[in-house]
Amino acid sequence: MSAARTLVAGVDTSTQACKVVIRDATTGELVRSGRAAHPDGTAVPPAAWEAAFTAAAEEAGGLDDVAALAVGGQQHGMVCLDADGTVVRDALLWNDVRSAGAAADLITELGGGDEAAGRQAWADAVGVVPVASFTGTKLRWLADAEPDNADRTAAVCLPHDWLTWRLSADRRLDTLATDRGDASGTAYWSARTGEYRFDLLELAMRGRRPAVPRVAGPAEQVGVLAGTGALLGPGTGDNAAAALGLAARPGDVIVSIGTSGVVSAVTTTAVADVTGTVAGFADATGNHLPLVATLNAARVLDAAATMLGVDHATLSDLALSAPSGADGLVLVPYLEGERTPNLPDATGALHGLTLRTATPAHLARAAVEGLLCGLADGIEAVVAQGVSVERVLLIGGAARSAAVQQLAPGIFGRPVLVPPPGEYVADGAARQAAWTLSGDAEPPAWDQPGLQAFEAAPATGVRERYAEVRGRTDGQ
Ligand SMILES: Nc1ncnc2c1ncn2[C@@H]1O[C@H](COP(=O)(O)OP(=O)(O)O)[C@@H](O)[C@H]1O
Ligand SMILES: O=C(CO)[C@@H](O)[C@H](O)COP(=O)(O)O
Repeated sequence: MSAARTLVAGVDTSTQACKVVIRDATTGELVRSGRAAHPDGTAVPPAAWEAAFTAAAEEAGGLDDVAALAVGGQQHGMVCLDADGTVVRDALLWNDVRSAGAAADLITELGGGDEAAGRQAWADAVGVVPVASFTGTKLRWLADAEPDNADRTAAVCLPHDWLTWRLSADRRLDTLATDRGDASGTAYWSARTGEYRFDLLELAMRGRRPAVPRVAGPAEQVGVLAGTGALLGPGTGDNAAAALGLAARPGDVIVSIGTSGVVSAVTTTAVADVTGTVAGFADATGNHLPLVATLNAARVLDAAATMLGVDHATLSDLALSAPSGADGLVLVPYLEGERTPNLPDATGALHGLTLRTATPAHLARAAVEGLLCGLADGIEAVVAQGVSVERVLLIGGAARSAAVQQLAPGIFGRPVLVPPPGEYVADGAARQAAWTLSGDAEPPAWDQPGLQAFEAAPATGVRERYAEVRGRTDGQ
């Protein structure tokens, strides 16, 4: 009879769903998994995340035999708690743009009335320049639009911090914990210094100073799971978790096409981009994770499929049947406003419609190319920060699209490696849980999935035409 193996659980509380994986702590082998949907919308009651977690964990066969658990999650969301730990209002998610004006105000205020000086001051202070996504700008919106709720806010935390805390046996407010990866997306914690900037938190909250989670070390235990006593790892933001799940190393650029489109890279030094294009985030291992994020990614293909009345497989076939550049039809995919470039009020645009291009195939091609052109800009922005690119890894729900896989190398101008479809955020959280359990200096050396390589000739002129149309419409 073989000895029972030790299991760990990893959770991805992402924008659209909660995913739970249960893996062998030693080998990383996938043992069980589950998933449950989150509600739509950019303001969500956190209780819905807990309910989805419970359903996903149940689908994964429960957690009774799990020795450690960690949570990766959508970044930046503002979760406000009162002194009793009750949620004050629906959480505002990373893709909620109502705080765009607050972001602009915070930049100017820190610059003493000068926008350029403000950008520099924010980049120097916390490695990011405020946009609507970041938690700090949402807090300023709260202070101005809902001052009573701001007054009631005794503590503020992020989606993964909150879910970890709710799962913990000890739910006193002072046990709230986060990690470097997610703290770096608040705009009031610096990845360079490893410290909170309470002055910036107070600036955002107009003088109020709610409690914030303790920033735990990469594999530090932050509590135990209520009911079972399993160890709780610190968790992290979803992008840092994906990097951990893929065992990304310096030289790797990860392109994730989920609800958000993300280009990120593991580096050993902090990045501070005064243009705000690249956010100077931290990773989940003690390194850094410079990152470009767009608001419009997988849902661009969802929307194109809806417009054409087809499923994703047909959308992909249609896109691959059209010529490169779609005969000049360009889709600027700012369907939810946009964060990079910072155009929170933008809408999408379709340019170049003619009798020749008014076909389902051309529209499908334009949707895939528009999505990929925005990500190609992100890769260039990361490279401009001095990041060297040895491998480009493509993950996220829309990385399952054959058209995305085949067209990305031509538009990125680089070969692309695609791991098998999987839940790399949840996997990274599971790997962190195993690391917390082992207490070792390094995360466990789990086998990495095989990578499928895609190459293509450069898609001549496609990015140039996209840039021309984007510049002409600005998506407005
Ligand atoms: N084969 C496919 N082609 C294109 N898009 C897909 C495909 N499969 C899933 N998606 C899309 O991927 C998205 C979910 O991706 P995921 O990475 O899980 O997102 P998130 O982590 O933001 O919740 C959904 O919008 C879904 O429609
Ligand atoms: O805002 C960012 C990164 O800065 C997003 O990447 C969110 O973290 C949401 O991720 P997904 O749910 O799309 O994976």
